[in-house]
Amino acid sequence: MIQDPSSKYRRFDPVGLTDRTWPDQVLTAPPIWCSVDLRDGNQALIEPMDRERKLEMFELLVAVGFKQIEVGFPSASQTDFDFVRDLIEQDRIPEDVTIQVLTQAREPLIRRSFEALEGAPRAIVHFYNATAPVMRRVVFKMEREEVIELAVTHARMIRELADARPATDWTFQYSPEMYSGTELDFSRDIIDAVVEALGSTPDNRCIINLPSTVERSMPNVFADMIEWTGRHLQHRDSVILSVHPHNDRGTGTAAAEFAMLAGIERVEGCLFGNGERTGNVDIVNLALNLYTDGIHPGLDFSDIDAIRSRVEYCNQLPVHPRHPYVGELVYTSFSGSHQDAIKKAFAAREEGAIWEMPYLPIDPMDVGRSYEAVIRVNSQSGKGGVAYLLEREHGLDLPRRLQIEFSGVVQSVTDATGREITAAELWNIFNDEYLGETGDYRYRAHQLVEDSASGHVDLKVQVDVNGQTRTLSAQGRGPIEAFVSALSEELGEPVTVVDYHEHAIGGGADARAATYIELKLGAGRTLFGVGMNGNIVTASLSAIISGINRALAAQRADRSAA
Ligand SMILES: CC(=O)SCCNC(=O)CCNC(=O)[C@H](O)C(C)(C)COP(=O)(O)OP(=O)(O)OC[C@H]1O[C@@H](n2cnc3c(N)ncnc32)[C@H](O)[C@@H]1OP(=O)(O)O
Ligand SMILES: CC(C)C(=O)C(=O)O
Repeated sequence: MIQDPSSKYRRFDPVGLTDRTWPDQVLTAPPIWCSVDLRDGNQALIEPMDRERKLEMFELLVAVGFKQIEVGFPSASQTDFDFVRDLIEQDRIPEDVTIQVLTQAREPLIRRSFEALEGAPRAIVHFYNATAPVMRRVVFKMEREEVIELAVTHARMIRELADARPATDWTFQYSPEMYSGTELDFSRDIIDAVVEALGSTPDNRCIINLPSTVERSMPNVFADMIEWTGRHLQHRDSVILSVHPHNDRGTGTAAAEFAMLAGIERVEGCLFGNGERTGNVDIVNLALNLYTDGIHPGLDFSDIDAIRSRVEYCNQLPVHPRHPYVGELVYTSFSGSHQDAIKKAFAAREEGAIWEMPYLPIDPMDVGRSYEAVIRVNSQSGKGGVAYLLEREHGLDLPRRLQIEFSGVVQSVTDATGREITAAELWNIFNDEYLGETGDYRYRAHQLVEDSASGHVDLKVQVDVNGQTRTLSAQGRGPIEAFVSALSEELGEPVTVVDYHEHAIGGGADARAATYIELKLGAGRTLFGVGMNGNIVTASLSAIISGINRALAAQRADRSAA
């Protein structure tokens, strides 16, 4: 990089529009969408689509709901020519869909394009020529007037060729190429001349497409350019104004949205932003931005993953895991505070209410994604995420202090391994820590006799103690009190129950109880034990044993550390 970039790169001049209105506009409806996947997208592929892939893409675009589809550059390649012929001859174009083809403003290419379109019920003939100063100077070596003459001559030719084929319903589209880098007054002059040459009227409008062939300015400057152009065209009412943003500065989406505010009625782009260099504007992104603003885009992305895999197949290019709305990771939170907020918001959410989900701008279900990947656990995660996964996968509703305790256990694993823990691995860790069979005591069976007169119970619990079966007996006001009293005697120090939580998992005959008991052995620290069983008393006794085993292990660890 050089020290003074201004010696090499010219800053893009602002338009100087002081009475701009676009910043105060609000979008209330989608634009006309035109997919250029089969043309601009295709011309940017390492391996352009073959016939079979083109057809797959066309059918996908139709299924998504595009009503205008640029199907190719038939004068440029036999593949594109044959593909357009197939669509027409095999009657593959639905009645509400119009195909569009691109051609340079060159006679042989225009004639060949009409040949390709012979017999089409409807078609948009899209022609372009370079207008930007560098292109006029370097490519055409022409003055402004000569470039206008080139455009007008070919516009007339197109109109004549169309008039000679009245069976097709024709629409004309003109692009001053590199509108984004062309002087505004020159774009206006050439557009005015072309609109007149095409004979467009308010009842028979042409499309004027303003391409950011290379994105050159900040999106606010682009919006000023669009508003300026819209205001200064001589025949604005005879024109459908369209944009064709590329993403060279990474602001293609913003540019398109600002252009909509500035008055354009149509957007050309590609699915997931395929296209030349950094891509065409991503229509999925634009459409779902509208959707999350409460406006139906008129395109259907209900199964976005299926669309992605078909696009990846056709383009032979992967979609990035962080790509808006579709990437593999875009509905996933790893970080603790995000997970905590999501977990709480899911718990607070009422069916049918407005979507107010922290860190999830769209309900994944709306685009066919599940809640499964919403929370994933690694060393950046906190108790909320861990608890969320145990709740979602196993129906466990851990009390807050147990969440904190278990999150510490998980954190020590993630810190040690440095990698993500899957939901299955998380369950194994939970199982080993609280439900495992490795501690000093193991529950075997119990017998409970209730004395309704005294309100006391007589409890016998059969346990394995380090491999030997023993029976512990005690009385109490309930099974927990009785068992804790028996264990206190057995262990020679008091066992104190600090807290108790219990809930059902599942329903009906298969319902099970999950019991969480926070207890203290002697003067040791308080620890949780967990029990799960179809019998609520067994679940409680198992939870006490789980807690005692953990307390004994902690005592041993504390002694060996001392
Ligand atoms: C910004 C865009 O995406 S525009 C679309 C671009 N897409 C493509 O180019 C993909 C398909 N293109 C092709 O297959 C070929 O480029 C074709 C068939 C269109 C033309 O092929 P060729 O005639 O061999 O020319 P080539 O590809 O070298 O293009 C350069 C020529 O086109 C001329 N040209 C470029 N744009 C235009 C235009 N809009 N109108 C008239 N002439 C033009 C140039 O002046 C140059 O002419 P020259 O050879 O007399 O100097
Ligand atoms: C032909 C035009 C619309 C184009 O693809 C571009 O300028 O990017």
